[in-house]
Amino acid sequence: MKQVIKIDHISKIFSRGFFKKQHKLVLSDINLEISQGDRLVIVGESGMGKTTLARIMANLELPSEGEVLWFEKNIQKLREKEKKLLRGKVQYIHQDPYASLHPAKTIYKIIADPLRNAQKINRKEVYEKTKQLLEKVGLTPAEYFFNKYPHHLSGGGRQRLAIARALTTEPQVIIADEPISMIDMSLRAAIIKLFKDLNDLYGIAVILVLHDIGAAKYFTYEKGEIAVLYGGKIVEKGKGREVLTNPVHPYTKVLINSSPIADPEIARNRVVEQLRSYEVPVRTPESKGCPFAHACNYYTEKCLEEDPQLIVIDSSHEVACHVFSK
Ligand SMILES: Nc1ncnc2c1ncn2[C@@H]1O[C@H](COP(=O)(O)OP(=O)(O)OP(=O)(O)O)[C@@H](O)[C@H]1O
Repeated sequence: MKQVIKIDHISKIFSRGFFKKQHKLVLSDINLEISQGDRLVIVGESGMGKTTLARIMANLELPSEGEVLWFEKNIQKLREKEKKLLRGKVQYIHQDPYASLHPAKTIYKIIADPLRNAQKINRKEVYEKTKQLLEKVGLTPAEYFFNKYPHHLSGGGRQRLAIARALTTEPQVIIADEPISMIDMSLRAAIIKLFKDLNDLYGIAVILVLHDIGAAKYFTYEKGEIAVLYGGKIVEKGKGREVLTNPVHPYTKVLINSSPIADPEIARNRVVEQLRSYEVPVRTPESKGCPFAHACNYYTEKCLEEDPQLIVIDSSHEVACHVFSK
């Protein structure tokens, strides 16, 4: 399948403080490849660098090192005209759909305006396409919503609208940052299902940033990959089903075992490993060793000294751990 996004040895350093002399390493040597029709979940807890990575993929943030390729072209080296042509092909959906939707525009205008900008179509076609897009995302019957405003919708409805707006440019890739974190529990599965449908029915590559393991599982169990982020590094990567049923990295295991379980009987009998620390590591470009070493119960001297690289342990499974990736 055709490659749509490639992240090649990306690192990101944020500088702050007096004369910007304090450097924080937020992402470290990340490599990812997404092809047409792929599904990918970037999972990890708060502060691990998920949003920064998603924004770099969407060209909303520049990496400090490394290259971002869209459709096999280095986006930093593209001319403005070429960039403009590709921009609509990669769509980014924000965590908070309400903040990204114009509150004073009707739902019709929110979809029709970008449609008019993206495609050279007449008024009747704009009307028809607006209707189709709203129906595609489950806002049906579309005409019922035309004259309403974003505040008339539930959180789930607003996220559907944000997705419909992203579809106006006929994207080949959608990157959504925590698309369900601001939505009621009962509506979350339906939004993930919508992303699955966009992937299955229209071949759109979908990259979701999630901290909810249950949602990550639902999205990638039959198809798709998971990249587990800890301290700005990918510590485990592979097919969703494989990583979630046979996790190898101690952080992935803790992440999976700490996720809520609906069945109280299973939840009561579950043993959740306690970490040595729950602090999010602050890394600098000078930091040594594995970012997880300060929290890990299995760390060795080597873990404090050397940063482990991702090692292929199975055909579709990679782990960065000195102790367990053998
Ligand atoms: N513009 C910025 N300037 C300085 N530090 C930043 C900036 N953006 C993010 N950071 C820091 O980078 C680290 C990773 O942030 P990021 O938002 O990417 O993580 P995350 O995994 O998405 O977490 P969350 O789910 O809480 O958003 C955090 O420590 C954050 O404070």
